[in-house]
Amino acid sequence: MIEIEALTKTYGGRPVVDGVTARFARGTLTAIVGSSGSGKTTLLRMINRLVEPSAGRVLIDGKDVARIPEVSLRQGIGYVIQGYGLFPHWTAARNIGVVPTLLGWPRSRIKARTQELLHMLQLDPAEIGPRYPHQLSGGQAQRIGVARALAARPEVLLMDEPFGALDPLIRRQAQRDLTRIRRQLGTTVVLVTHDMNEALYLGDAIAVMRDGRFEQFGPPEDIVRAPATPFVADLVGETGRALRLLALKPVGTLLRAGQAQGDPVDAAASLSDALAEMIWTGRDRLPVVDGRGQGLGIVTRDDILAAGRQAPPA
Ligand SMILES: Nc1ncnc2c1ncn2[C@@H]1O[C@H](COP(=O)(O)OP(=O)(O)OP(=O)(O)O)[C@@H](O)[C@H]1O
Repeated sequence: MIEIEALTKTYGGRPVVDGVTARFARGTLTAIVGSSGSGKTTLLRMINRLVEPSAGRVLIDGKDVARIPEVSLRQGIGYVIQGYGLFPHWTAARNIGVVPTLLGWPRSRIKARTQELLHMLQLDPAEIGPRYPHQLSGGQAQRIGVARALAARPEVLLMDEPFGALDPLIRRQAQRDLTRIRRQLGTTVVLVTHDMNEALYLGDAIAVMRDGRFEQFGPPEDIVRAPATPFVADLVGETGRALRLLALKPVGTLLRAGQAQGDPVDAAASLSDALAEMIWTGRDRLPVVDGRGQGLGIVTRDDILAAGRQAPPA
């Protein structure tokens, strides 16, 4: 767990992070979203001490990061930035191994870990490992950046606009990869983005930051259903709130007993996807299956519409 206590950073007498207190639960992804200059990057960098706080502190699993030696901090916290910050004269494999090398791991262990990470990120070690950054596509370079951050098996991963430079299709794929890897590894992630859609898609919790403070901090559903201030409402968007809410909830939450015709929908799919399928195929109920294709019941259009109506009108 990451605990932030009255965390403050002042530049030239002006607070850019202003007394923020919050807890990010272990194994969750917290998305910090807000406009440019609101203090997101500064807050993130105080977690790994790239920026020293002017006041307040950060605890990771109860330990004050100000007292954690730099080597342990590097091992315990991965960091991914927009543009990936790969060393241009090093191969992808050597870039991935940089922290283990600093930590003095034996060569054979670094090589094995590099291969494992390349496989996990669906890159061929023989093909991609020896390439230099300029020989990689944007999506590949982004994955190498993530592999490098994960190399020393950190408990915490900090990501600053990690998908900012990717085109929309690759970006969605990278977001899916992150969700998959996170489930696999149980890493606690804090991700900075200016894109509310990305925050809603990825976050277990969302912190909306403005002028150095958290204007609202809570689960995505609360942010969409009950924006605390006009600023949050503005970020969420005036229109389409019901559909956003449906995009956050899986089909499994509205499961009923019964029979339905036609192609089934996965219980993990979103209610908005199920509704789209109903509209497209002209059905008012769909069979629901689990990840292995076992029938679980049905989901009905009326139930989905009722769930969407829980969003207050914009
Ligand atoms: N080293 C520094 N010295 C002086 N001012 C700084 C420094 N670093 C950041 N700032 C200022 O602090 C404010 C917050 O910056 P920060 O980078 O944390 O915002 P951000 O929300 O991440 O913005 P963006 O989305 O544009 O990256 C800005 O006004 C910025 O100019």
